[in-house]
Amino acid sequence: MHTIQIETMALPRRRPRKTRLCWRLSFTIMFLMICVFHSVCAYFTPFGTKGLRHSHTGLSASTNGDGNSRKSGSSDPEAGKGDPPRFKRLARKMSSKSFSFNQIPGRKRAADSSDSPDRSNTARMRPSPPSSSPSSFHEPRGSGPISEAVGQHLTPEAAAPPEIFDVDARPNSQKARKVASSQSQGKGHREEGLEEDNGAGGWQRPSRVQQRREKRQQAAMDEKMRRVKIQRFGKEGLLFKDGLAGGQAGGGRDDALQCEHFGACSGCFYRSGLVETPVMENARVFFQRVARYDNFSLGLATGVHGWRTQAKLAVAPLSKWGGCQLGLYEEGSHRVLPIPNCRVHHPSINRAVQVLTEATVTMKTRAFDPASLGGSLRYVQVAVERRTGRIQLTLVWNAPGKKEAGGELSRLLKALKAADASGELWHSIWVNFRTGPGNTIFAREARSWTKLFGADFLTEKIGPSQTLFYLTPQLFRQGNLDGFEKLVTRAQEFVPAQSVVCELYGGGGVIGLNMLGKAAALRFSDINPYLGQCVDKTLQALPAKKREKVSFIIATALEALEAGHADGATVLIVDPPRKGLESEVLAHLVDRKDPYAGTLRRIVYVSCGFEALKRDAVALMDSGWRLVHAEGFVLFPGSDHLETLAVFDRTR
Ligand SMILES: C[S@@+](CC[C@H](N)C(=O)[O-])C[C@H]1O[C@@H](n2cnc3c(N)ncnc32)[C@H](O)[C@@H]1O
Repeated sequence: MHTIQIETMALPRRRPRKTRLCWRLSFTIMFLMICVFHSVCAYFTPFGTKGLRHSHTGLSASTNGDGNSRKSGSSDPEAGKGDPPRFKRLARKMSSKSFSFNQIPGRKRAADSSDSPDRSNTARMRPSPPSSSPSSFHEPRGSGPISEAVGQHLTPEAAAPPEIFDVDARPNSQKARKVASSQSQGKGHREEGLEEDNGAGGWQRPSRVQQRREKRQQAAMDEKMRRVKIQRFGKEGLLFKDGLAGGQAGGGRDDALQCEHFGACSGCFYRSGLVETPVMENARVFFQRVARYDNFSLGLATGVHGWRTQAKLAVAPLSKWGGCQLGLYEEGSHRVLPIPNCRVHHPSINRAVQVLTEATVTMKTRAFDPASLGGSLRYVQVAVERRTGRIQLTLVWNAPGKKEAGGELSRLLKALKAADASGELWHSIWVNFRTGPGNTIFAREARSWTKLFGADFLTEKIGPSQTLFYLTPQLFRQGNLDGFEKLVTRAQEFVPAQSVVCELYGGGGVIGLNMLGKAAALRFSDINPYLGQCVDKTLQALPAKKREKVSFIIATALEALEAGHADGATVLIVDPPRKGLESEVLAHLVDRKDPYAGTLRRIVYVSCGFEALKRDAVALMDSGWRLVHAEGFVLFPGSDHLETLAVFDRTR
């Protein structure tokens, strides 16, 4: 009876068999369509999360990586190059349901979102954030892969920083290392926290067929990215490219600046007529009419492209979820304009900036915010070692010290190292801890400098004598070293043989030490306290015969003068900062009977600030010094800047 009743009651609710089949069929078709749509989107999104993971730097965006690439591991040859296996495995582990990660309060959501392959796909499929976000983060002109990736594909959940990614900060880091090493021997995958990857509760080694398929998919993806990059940036990647607007306007002339950033970037003002800028015209008029020197000439010291071997760059947020963009302030504003294809930069600088930018995106490094004084990365200094093309990188970090900088800094460092597995890019990486408001780039205290990795000194052979100089990032370094060498070579001609030379504002001795072939003795000085160890190394590398001629002190120019450094000297070399000679120093020089500067017969004045040179030259010429040589060196083509060599002889 019961059975009959139930059947009778159920019968009216049951739909006809045909309808049920229809429903099932429609559901299956819909499901298949969704799957196809997902894979098509994932495939045709070149700079999506997968794109970032497998960009040529080999960085891995662990929180957003999809299941396939996790399983395939080293299927991407480039990524394999960039990511040391342990780094990659730990990245995966941190993005998985690892014990420590989920126990961090407030991080569960982020952990969850990266746990599930479905979710990471959802992240990729989400619409772009509201248009206010990218514009307020100032989308770069000719925006590259990174801006697109951040602007369109990362969601707040997906981009939330995995706070304890820092391996060394992890309580179970030793265990992680053990697991990593056992995995490298082909065992212990299960311990790695990859269980959730197959969605079935237990990790299984992918079959060979599967592995091969994933490898093929990855290769296809890489090839697609390569083609898109070439299409956008030319074969040289983000570096030099031809046929730009700048080049057309410059009429293809060798002495015309051909840079796509020209106009927006505040770095260069002149595209052509690079030796006819207002300061240069001013110099011509001054030397001819005021100084009565008819032989003044000026010219480009080097070619107009690729000469800059040191750059300091500003940092701005790329998105509110982390990542930084590096560049110069846009013309007339304080907005940072990325200049990835800057033509005056040495190619290594552009490469380093690209790698660093990508690393900040991957590791969600926050840019410093001057309004709230929050964030981390404030400025960046990039110096090239010309011989090797490697970079001495300095990160100016908004924290009192390494401890306070915490995991965010070590994560970035790891990513930078991972991106340069071959060791061809980084010479060394330094950090300068600088807190508080203000535009000063570096904190000066000794404790604010830390070398994170690499060699202590960058070495450069500079000048006609090819003296080997040892340089650390705290030192002043000429932006255009090739051009400056020309100036030094010329200056050497004005040092008479066997003269006793005093050099003030001498830096590491770039000018003075190049005079040792002619000079009987050299005393040089500079205010920078960091010079001690560099000058020591430089002097040690000199032949003993030359080394014996040299003495160096750390002192202001005035202190050095008053300590008797110019006593008995006949030649004085000065290369002051832009503001020129201090009035007290000048006062010693203009006094014929000065006890400290009375023996001087010649001043070799190297100037990087023409207005100050005019002032000092007038004061010197008014007091018995005669201008015997003046020559302009355009060291920064495109800017209204002149480096001048002026030689004065005492007449009375
Ligand atoms: C334009 S750089 C020239 C450095 C050097 N000639 C070179 O090419 O490397 C000016 C130098 O003056 C130093 N300086 C600045 N103010 C100074 C002062 N009051 N007394 C002595 N040196 C000073 C700086 O440390 C810097 O090294």
